[in-house]
Amino acid sequence: MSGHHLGSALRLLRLLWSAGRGLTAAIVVIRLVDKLIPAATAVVVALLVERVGLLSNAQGIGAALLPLAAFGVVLFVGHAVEAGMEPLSYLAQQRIDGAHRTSVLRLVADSPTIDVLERSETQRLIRLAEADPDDFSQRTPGQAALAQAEQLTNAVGVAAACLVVARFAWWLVPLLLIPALIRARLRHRQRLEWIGLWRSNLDGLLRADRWSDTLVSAGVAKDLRVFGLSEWAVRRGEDLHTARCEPLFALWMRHIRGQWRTFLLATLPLLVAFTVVVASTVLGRHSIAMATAVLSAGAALFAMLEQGDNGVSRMSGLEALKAYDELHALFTAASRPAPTPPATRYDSPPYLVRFRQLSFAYTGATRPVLEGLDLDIRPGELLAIVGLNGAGKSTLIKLLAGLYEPTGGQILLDRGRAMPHLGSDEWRKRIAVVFQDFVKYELSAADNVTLGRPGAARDASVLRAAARDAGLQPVLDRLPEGWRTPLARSRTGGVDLSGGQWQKIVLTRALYGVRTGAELLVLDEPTAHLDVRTEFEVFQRLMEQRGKAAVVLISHRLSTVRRADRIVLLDGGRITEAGTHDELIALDGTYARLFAIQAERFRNGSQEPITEGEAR
Ligand SMILES: Nc1ncnc2c1ncn2[C@@H]1O[C@H](COP(=O)(O)OP(=O)(O)OP(=O)(O)O)[C@@H](O)[C@H]1O
Repeated sequence: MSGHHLGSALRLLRLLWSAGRGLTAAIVVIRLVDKLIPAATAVVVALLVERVGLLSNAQGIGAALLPLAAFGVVLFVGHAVEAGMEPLSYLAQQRIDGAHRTSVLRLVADSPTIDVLERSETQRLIRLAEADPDDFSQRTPGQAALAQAEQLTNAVGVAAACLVVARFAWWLVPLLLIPALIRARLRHRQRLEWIGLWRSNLDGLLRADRWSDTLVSAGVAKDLRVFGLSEWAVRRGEDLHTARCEPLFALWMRHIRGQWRTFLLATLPLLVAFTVVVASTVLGRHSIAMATAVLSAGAALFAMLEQGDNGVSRMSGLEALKAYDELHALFTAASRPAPTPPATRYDSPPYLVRFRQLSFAYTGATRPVLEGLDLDIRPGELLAIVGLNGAGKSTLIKLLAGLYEPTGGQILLDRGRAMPHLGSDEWRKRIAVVFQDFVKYELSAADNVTLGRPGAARDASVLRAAARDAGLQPVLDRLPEGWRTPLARSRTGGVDLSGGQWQKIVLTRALYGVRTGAELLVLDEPTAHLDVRTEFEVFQRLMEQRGKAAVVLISHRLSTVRRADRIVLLDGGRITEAGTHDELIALDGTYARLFAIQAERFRNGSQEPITEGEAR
């Protein structure tokens, strides 16, 4: 066994050990006994045959009672270990796989930033590490650990069967063992080939599955019908499915045609061995008892070396563990906190957050989104950030929430005082964020709001106040179970909300955060789905109820942002204009042009977004 194989075997055995010492010991003992049963059966059957051969009429059956009883004990023990094997193995596998899956989840969830998570390599490793038990080609680490134990105990069983055979003639051992090993190897290779082909086809498989899911999803049902795409979509799903299955079927047929090799490897040596044993017994060189023992031990040897799925289980389970190791290395490298900037004294007005010469580029992107951006967020102010589509407004918010590390420059907190790392739990408790693509949790209305403050005790009066401020009360009044109503039709008693109603839920979530201590409220397009009147009311209440919290607001509706204390224009990766609405209009720059175009469009009832060409 090479060092690599030995290391892998030890790792899997350690994993089994982690399922519990008592459980591991029980599994190993049970499997050992199970593997010794064929050799034991061969021996007791031989004893029985021998005793029966010596019996005369006068002795009666009484003389055969002892070997009969021994045979009965072996049968009973065989049956008992078989009954215990499955539940104990299942328990160990569940413990190992449960702990493994929790580690994968924790690794991914604990990562403060999301850039590593967005890489396709990370997603591939997560899929491998999760070892989906429904995927034909994947085995879990628990399955691999049990397969390792099986292989180990198997070796003991094979050795015992060899000992019985060697009692007849030593050369029968290699005669049976070598072809049995070659046959096992061949079968293992065929399995790997099959799995390799399945995996190389994984993209097709995923595409076919996604296609089937899409076809039956409620969201796509509208388009399929309206555009008359149903027949085309079904046929495409069918084609993908056929394309995926055909190569697998061809390989299967090739393996079936090659079966003669494994058949000969199993039958020829056994036939030779059996002929020799029978001939030698007929010639009186050995007893019938000995012949019986050798014949049954020889057949058991072949059965034990047919490893079944063990080899694949070990290989695939180890892949899952290796993927976990690689993920661990990726996330550990990414979560190393950037050095805290030294405390600095500034003569500028107080700030809560300062972006200093901030630059950021997404991994793999050729151009930075932000480049040398300077901006302060002052305590208690209402700061509006405006800019064209793709200017980088949401990116700036994600950096503020610590979801990405800046690629250049600094983000200073609290006037440069040493602060917890941006993105740490401590920082996240101080901000409440509503993202443009917020998550609609399939939970109750109350849970959807209080998720804004995980871990904090739920306060009904704060919940009510936040709902009032966000204008949620009319929505709640129409929910069958009020706050307790699940917000998903797929759940019993659940309802679907409209885009605008969801936006109010999420606004309530943010305001709940502010009422329970957040000092900075960040709203990325919070009112895009609301009609103009509701937007005005929500905004008004937001301004009145935000208390001492600073608000950063991103909105394309310049009529909404005009009431902000300060408006900044993000263009070309940096802030190009800053001031109050009146100051920016007086400046007569890009903001003034955007505002004029939007006012004109509003008068004409148009919702068209403003393009870069129009703004220049
Ligand atoms: N996760 C990501 N990976 C790579 N590029 C991204 C990612 N998210 C955004 N981008 C790119 O970064 C640029 C800025 O996007 P961002 O969403 O920050 O703009 P925005 O100003 O918020 O736009 P909008 O007004 O349309 O919401 C865009 O070119 C976008 O394609």
